[in-house]
Amino acid sequence: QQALPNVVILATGGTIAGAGASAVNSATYAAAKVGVEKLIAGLPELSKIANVRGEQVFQVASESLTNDNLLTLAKRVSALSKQADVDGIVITHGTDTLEETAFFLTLTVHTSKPIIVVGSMRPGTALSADGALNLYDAVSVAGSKDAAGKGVLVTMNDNIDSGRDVSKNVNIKTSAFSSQWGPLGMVVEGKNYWFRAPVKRHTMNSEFDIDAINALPPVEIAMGYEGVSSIAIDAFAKSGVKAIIHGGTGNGSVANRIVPNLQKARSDGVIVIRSSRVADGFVIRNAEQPDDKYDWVVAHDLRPQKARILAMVALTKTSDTKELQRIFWEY
Ligand SMILES: NC(=O)CC[C@H](N)C(=O)O
Repeated sequence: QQALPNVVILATGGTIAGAGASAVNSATYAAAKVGVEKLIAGLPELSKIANVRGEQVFQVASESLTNDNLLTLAKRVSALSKQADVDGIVITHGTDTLEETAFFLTLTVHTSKPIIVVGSMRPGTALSADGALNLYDAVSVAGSKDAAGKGVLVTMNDNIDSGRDVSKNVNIKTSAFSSQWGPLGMVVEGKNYWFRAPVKRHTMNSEFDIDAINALPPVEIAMGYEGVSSIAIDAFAKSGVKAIIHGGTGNGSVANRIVPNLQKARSDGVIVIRSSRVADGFVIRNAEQPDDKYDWVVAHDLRPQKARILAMVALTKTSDTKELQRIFWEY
C-alpha cells in the first residue's frame, strides 16, 4: 500500500524464532527454528502498519554469532538503508548478544533511517509469548518518521532503548533489557512516546563506516576476580590480540599481581582497556590505576562486551591510545 512505510525485516534467529514442545515451555525450547516468512505470516497486524518483507540472513542463537556475521549483517543493513524503497529496517535477533550487534550497527551504519533490533524472551509457542508484540513494536517504530536520527534502537517490553546503552540485565524475565541511563521512550499501540535523546555519536555522525570495514581485529576480554591469575592475559597477548579488555572489579580495579603482565602486553603493542564487571556506573581515568603512566585506555560506561565492540571498530582506524581514549569518550 502506498501510504504505508516500507520496512524490511532481517531475521537472524534467537528465541523470537524459537519453538518449544508445549505452551508451558517458556525456558526449555530450541532457538532459531522459525523462518522469517512464518514470523511475518503469524502477525497479520503488521500489514496494517507497514509494507513488510523479510530476509533470512542467519538462523542461529546469538551467542554463536561471529565477527564475520556482524560484518555481513551490517553491510546488508547499510545497503538496504541506501534504497529509496526502504523506510526502516528491523533485525530480529537472539537476546544474549543483541546489545553487541545493536552497538556495532549504531557505530558503523551511516543512515538516519530507523534501524530497530528486537528479540524475545519466550518462544512464540509459549504462553504469554513476548515476541509478537516486540516485533509489532519494532516494525511500528521502524516505520515512524520520529524514530529517525536517534541511532540504532531496541524495542523490548514496550520500551524503546538506545542500542548503545541497553543491556540484557535479567536472563529469564520479559523485562530483561534496560539501561542505567533509562529508555529513550516507549511504544504503545503503535505510537511512540519520547522522553530523551542520545548524546553519544552514532550512525550519520559516526567516523566509522561499515562500507569501508572488511575485517575486525582480534580483541579479547579478561575478567577480574579474587584470586585472578595472569594466565588469560598472557595467553591473549601471546595469541596476537590487538587489544585486551580488562573487565575489572569495582571501579575497574586490577589485581596488583597482574599489573606487570598488562604492562608487558602494552609494551608489546597490545592496547589495554580498563572496564568494569559491575553492571552500572563508569570507569574514571587514573582512578584505581595510573592510566596516563601505563598508557592504558578506560572504557567510560561501556561494559566489557560493549567495550570490545567499540575497540574492534576503533582499531580499524587507529592504534593511537589518545585517539582511542577520545573515541571511548565520544561514542
Ligand atoms: N532469549 C533469547 O533470545 C535467548 C536465545 C539464545 N540463547 C540467543 O541468544 O539467541
